[in-house]
Amino acid sequence: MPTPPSTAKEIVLTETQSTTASEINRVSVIGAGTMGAQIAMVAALAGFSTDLIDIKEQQLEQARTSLAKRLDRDVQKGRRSQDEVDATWDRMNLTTDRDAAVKQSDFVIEAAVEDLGIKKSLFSELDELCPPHTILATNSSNIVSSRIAEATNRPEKVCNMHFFNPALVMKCVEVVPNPQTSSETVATTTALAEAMGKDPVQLHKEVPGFVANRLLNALRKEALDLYNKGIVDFQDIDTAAKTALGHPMGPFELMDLVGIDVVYLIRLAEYEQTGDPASLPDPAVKELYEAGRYGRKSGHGWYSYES
Ligand SMILES: NC(=O)c1ccc[n+]([C@@H]2O[C@H](COP(=O)([O-])OP(=O)(O)OC[C@H]3O[C@@H](n4cnc5c(N)ncnc54)[C@H](O)[C@@H]3O)[C@@H](O)[C@H]2O)c1
Repeated sequence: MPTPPSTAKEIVLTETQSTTASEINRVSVIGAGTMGAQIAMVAALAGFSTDLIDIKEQQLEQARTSLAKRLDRDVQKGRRSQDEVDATWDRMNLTTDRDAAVKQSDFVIEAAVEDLGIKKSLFSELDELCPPHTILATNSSNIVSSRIAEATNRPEKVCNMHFFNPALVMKCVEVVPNPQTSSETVATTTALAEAMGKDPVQLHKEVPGFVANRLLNALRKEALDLYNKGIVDFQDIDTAAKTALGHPMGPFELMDLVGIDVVYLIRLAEYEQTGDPASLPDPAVKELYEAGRYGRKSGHGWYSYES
């Protein structure tokens, strides 16, 4: 097998102070929504002192309730001991006092709302507040970290650390350096993901959509093309994906699960970044979106979920 070319030189070595995973004691997660709550729990379960930070107290309470439900179920099913769960909660600090928390943090994972302006001002404030060695990672699916790193004075310590939903279950974490990210930051972020029990995928350079979502988009694009050309019903495409390719669900079932609104808005955001008409949402998806058929959450998408 040919030896793949080395890409290490593409990672700029500008870091002066570095942190290894073994030196990480405290992880702070910003945003206690769908992703942040579970990412924080993954960190706490792995033994890290963990802050889960949100601007809304109510969001933290919701996160506490849903995480407690999951962990209690794990105990009932014998997957974890009550002692382990108690010790995990002891390591968790749910707070709206971001500034106090991140002052002690070795690694920050930002999982706040998907808005470039909010992320840039957050990173600029984190840069002021955090110790110099702290790595600032974003969980963003669509915003590459080079667009955020410029708001800080530590671009070499900024990268994407992309978890998948549900973060407590999905093993993949994509580690994506921007052109200024140091090799130490990549190594530490990858090691942290491993310490969290994940299987990290390390990209050598930034690309919109990273790896898994690009693969998914390629499959979805082909599936929609076959459907739009009237070659096959969408239900049969789902059947083929499951019975021939061994996928747990077909591309249309998955769109309904993720949310037609999410699928539509992600494409629109990509179009805004690329300006390429090929990035625009598929017309069939647009039609569902405009009809308010958002998938499982609205009871109707490609499929109907009304009983
Ligand atoms: N939902 C997914 O399937 C998924 C998967 C992978 C990555 N992501 C990425 O994760 C990030 C979060 O997505 P989500 O679905 O969890 O969003 P969400 O809307 O469920 O949660 C966002 C949370 O951030 C909080 N927030 C907003 N501004 C804040 C601030 N300045 N400081 C602290 N908290 C703030 C909100 O109150 C909310 O609780 C996004 O960047 C998204 O691209 C999402």
